[in-house]
Amino acid sequence: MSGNRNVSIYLIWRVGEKIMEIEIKDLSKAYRPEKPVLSGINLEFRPPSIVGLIGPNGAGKTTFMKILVRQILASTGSIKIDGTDISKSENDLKNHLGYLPQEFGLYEELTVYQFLDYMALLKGLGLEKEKRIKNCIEKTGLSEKKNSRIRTLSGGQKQRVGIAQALLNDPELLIVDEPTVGLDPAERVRFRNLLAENANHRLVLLSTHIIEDVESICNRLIVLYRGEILFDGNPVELIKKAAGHVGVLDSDCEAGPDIETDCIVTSRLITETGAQYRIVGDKLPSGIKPVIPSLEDAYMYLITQSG
Ligand SMILES: Nc1ncnc2c1ncn2[C@@H]1O[C@H](COP(=O)(O)OP(=O)(O)OP(=O)(O)O)[C@@H](O)[C@H]1O
Repeated sequence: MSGNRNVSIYLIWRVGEKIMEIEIKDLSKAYRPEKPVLSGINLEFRPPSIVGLIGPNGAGKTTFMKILVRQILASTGSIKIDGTDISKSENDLKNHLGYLPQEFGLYEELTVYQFLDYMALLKGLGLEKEKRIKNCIEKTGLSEKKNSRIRTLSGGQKQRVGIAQALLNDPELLIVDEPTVGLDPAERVRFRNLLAENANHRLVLLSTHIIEDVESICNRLIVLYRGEILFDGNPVELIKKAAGHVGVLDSDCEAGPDIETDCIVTSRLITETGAQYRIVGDKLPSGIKPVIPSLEDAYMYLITQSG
């Protein structure tokens, strides 16, 4: 895969013998005609895969996900499932979809079990309902909390309830929108491990602006910036692009080093003699010591190069 913006989007996954294919082509969205939020979105997905969708605030990640789950409609472009337009195969999509939105309203007075029971009902789970609820409670480490009211749970535990409800129908396509926001570092690690453990055969689409989340569990990365795809590929490929464009500079000056405008300081480490600045840019300042880029450096390099 490459960063080519003009390739069609295909989401393909297998369900036993069944092959499902979703094709998204030339997708765009404008909430207001003069201000497109997404434009010319074309991608390709193949399961099993955990795909990280990253980009700054307002890049269009949530909008993209909402369009995929049919919460809102695209302005132009098409989404097809097995060659059939999504508008004609909506039920099929819903049967295969698990979704954890960014703002997920939980019924605070219900217990974890009651809430999942209610969600299972909404999802139309039949005879297998109880088994699936039990399975999801176990998978998400909520066994001890199953009879606790949701309002008594921590933020991380609530997010686990969110993932549990998304997994109820054992979906092939799992879409999670910024699930680790607001979690402390330890809970964030637990949550992303949970996601990775439950990826199995699925295609997981994870939106985040926390690079570490992507780095540790995603085998594919899509960078969205101002509604367009800047990069689509393996995280290692992105890191390669930043080679030679990251370095560290020791400075005893409190105001920091004097750097070119196309360079940015991504971090500052206090040292015994002053500070060490990590700098990313096209033309690094003289005297800088080149270092191997991290994924975060590579992401910052990509974004700065895009103005
Ligand atoms: N319902 C709406 N009506 C009008 N504009 C909207 C609406 N929803 C989102 N937008 C705008 O669309 C743009 C993209 O928003 P979106 O939420 O998709 O971005 P995002 O990448 O998910 O951002 P964040 O990381 O902050 O969640 C923003 O400029 C936002 O203000």
